[in-house]
Amino acid sequence: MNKPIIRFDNFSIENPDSDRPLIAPLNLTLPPYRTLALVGESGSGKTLLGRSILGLLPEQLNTTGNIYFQDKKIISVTGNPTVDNKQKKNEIAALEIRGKAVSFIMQNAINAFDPLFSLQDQFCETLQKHTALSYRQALIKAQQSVSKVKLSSALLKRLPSQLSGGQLQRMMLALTFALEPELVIADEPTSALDSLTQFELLPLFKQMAKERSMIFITHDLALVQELADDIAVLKRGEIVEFRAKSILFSHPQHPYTQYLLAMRAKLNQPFARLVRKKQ
Ligand SMILES: Nc1ncnc2c1ncn2[C@@H]1O[C@H](COP(=O)(O)OP(=O)(O)OP(=O)(O)O)[C@@H](O)[C@H]1O
Repeated sequence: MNKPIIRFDNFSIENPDSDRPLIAPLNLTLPPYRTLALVGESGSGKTLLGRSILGLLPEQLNTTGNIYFQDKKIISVTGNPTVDNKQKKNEIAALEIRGKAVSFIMQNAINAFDPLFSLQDQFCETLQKHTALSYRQALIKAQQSVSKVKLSSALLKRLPSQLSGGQLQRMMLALTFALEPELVIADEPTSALDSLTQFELLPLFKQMAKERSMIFITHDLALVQELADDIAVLKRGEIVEFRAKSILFSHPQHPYTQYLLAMRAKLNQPFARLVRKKQ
């Protein structure tokens, strides 16, 4: 049987300055090759949860419990200073999986690239860091993946600031396709883009979701409808409902899920109409 891609084992996140945990102790197992949509109101903890898998949490926050990637422990923090070395080892484990095994697509792709170097240099450097490819082989792979996202490979010669937000997000997708990670964590990757660009990127996200495991953080239930296999609903740091999409949409159990569905359905009507019209 396939190993779970991610397993949270009694994992929680706390801010020492606050008496309420930012993520309450969480036990959740994610099977591979599925897309999990993480939804919930602003501040419910979606980004923290996504970043915790990558070892990218702000330093001032404390965690307890464990996170496993394919049964390999990547986070284990007990808050006990005597386990500092163990903690360091696990941070290294998180670093090792970041990039190659797990890729992160953030909201503003401009923040993912170094403004001083051409996209070509950044693609090749990243690919060479995570694979055994030569510069030339990395360049060919970069060009192939850029054409896969329907951009001209001539754009690779440019600096990030010389591309539009939509083009840069395509570049981010191209880099992710080229790295062939096992898990993609996408944190509101389309919310900074206009509806038409969002719509144009949808097939690429669908293709990515089909090929690998994905955690998709979003407020947009129309996107969830298109992409997700499963949905976890977060409220104030707690998962109040976790179900297959078809069941959650047709029979939401928790009052908060019912509220979210009712409200978001209204807000997402324009995008949903655009998707229907094109199909
Ligand atoms: N560095 C930090 N220090 C203290 N609290 C933080 C820090 N980063 C995030 N938080 C708090 O953690 C909670 C969850 O934040 P998070 O960014 O995960 O929310 P979110 O669900 O992704 O929200 P949004 O949808 O608005 O992006 C919020 O209450 C936020 O204020």
